[in-house]
Amino acid sequence: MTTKSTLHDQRTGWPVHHALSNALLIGLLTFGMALLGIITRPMGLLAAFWPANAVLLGVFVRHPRTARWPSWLGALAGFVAADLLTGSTWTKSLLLTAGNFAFVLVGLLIYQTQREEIRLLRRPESIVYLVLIIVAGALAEGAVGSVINPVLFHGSAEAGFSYWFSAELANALAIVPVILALPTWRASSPGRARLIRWPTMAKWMPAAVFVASVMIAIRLNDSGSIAYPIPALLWCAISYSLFTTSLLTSMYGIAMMLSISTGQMSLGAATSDLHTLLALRIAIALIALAPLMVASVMGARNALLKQLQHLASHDPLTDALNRGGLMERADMLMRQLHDARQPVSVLMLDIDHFKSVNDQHGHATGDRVLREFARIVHGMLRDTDVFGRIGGEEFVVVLPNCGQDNAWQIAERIRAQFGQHALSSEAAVPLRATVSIGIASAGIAMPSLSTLLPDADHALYRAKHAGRNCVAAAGTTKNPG
Ligand SMILES: Nc1nc2c(ncn2[C@@H]2O[C@H](COP(=O)(O)OP(=O)(O)OP(=O)(O)O)[C@@H](O)[C@H]2O)c(=O)[nH]1
Repeated sequence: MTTKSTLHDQRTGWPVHHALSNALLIGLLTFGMALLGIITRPMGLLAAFWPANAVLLGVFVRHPRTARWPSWLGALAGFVAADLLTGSTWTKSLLLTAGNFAFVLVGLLIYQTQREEIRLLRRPESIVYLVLIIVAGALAEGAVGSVINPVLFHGSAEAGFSYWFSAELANALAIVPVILALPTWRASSPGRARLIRWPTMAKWMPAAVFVASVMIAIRLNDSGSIAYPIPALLWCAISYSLFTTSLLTSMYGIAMMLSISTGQMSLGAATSDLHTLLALRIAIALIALAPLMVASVMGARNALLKQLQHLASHDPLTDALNRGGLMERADMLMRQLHDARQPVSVLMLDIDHFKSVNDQHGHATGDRVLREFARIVHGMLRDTDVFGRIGGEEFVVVLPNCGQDNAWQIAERIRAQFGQHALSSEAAVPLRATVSIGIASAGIAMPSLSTLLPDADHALYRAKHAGRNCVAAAGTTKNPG
């Protein structure tokens, strides 16, 4: 027998080849982003649009296990290669890379002290942390800029600081939130369905108005132009997810920065003047913050609403639908089945002698039996079936597109499975319980559950009288065995 040994990184536990392929990917990503920044910069100026640092920080925060020394070496190689390829000297390239690393390193060190829900922008206060962290990183980069500017460009330390600080602030606030808010791609997650489901026309409206207002701002090019897209951005923030809002905000920031740095927008001010340019960059960065704040508050509010809706419609003990939730969901389903002239069956399930379970084993064990019962039944149903608890030990299942024969088979399976299940209890002997089930079926569903429920209840009554642990339907009752 042969065994295949793989070298592992001691800190991450990942195979070494994994760390190397990550380093290569980070290197290529940094190279591409740095090249993009260099290509789009106006002649003689440091790049106004510089996505590399923000993308690197975003990826490291999102995937902390990639932020190891091989990846840092990959990033170093990416930065230097992009500079050398576009005519920089080694000295210049290494000094500029030091500034880039200062931002990523400081940002990452602070982010590593935060909880995941803060890092991934899942709480409204995340945006405050985001701003503070980006400001700290940009200050570090500005400090390096204040040293580099006199050495490389014969400018003042103050100008170096302001230029690097403001550029990083605007770039990072436009790009980092997009990466942090990116939804996780899971094959079966509802998020995936949302990603590929195209919005209706009405849902496109805020985005369309946003694009139009950015175009008008660039076209009119007057002193207030950068503020024109604010209302549309806020409309987007209350209409879309945080990710989509951060994407649109990023588009706004990049469009404004590129229009100003390429001279397409002068805003009625002398943007060649360093102070005006810096003030505009900071204004753009601050404008981008407002929609991010609103979108994150909306996200938290929607999550809370969802939680409240769940609490209002579900039984806290078994997590099955409660009476109100069941009636609402079942009536909606029955109306659809009625309109489509399709069959339906309703099961009413009641655990036998449940009072004696409580009396002999205690209320806590009774609760456990109810939870186990709900888990077993839930596991045997289809996604389209509706399951709820309507009283103490009484449950209801609505089976769409299901005639009496099928309903009988399902009820029998539930009865047999629950009867065989050894329930956990304090006693030495495993506790067993049984269930009686009544069935009511309709060839064409009636538009409301309450019309079938009395029949199912009546069938259940007959099942109880036939000795319990059995299934009864309209006109038929069978005892097991
Ligand atoms: N542990 C627990 N017991 C509950 C809960 N809700 C109701 N019960 C108990 O469920 C028992 C229901 O008893 P009965 O209605 O007499 O019915 P049964 O003993 O199951 O008898 P049959 O239905 O005729 O087989 C009562 O003792 C209630 O106190 C609950 O949430 N937890």
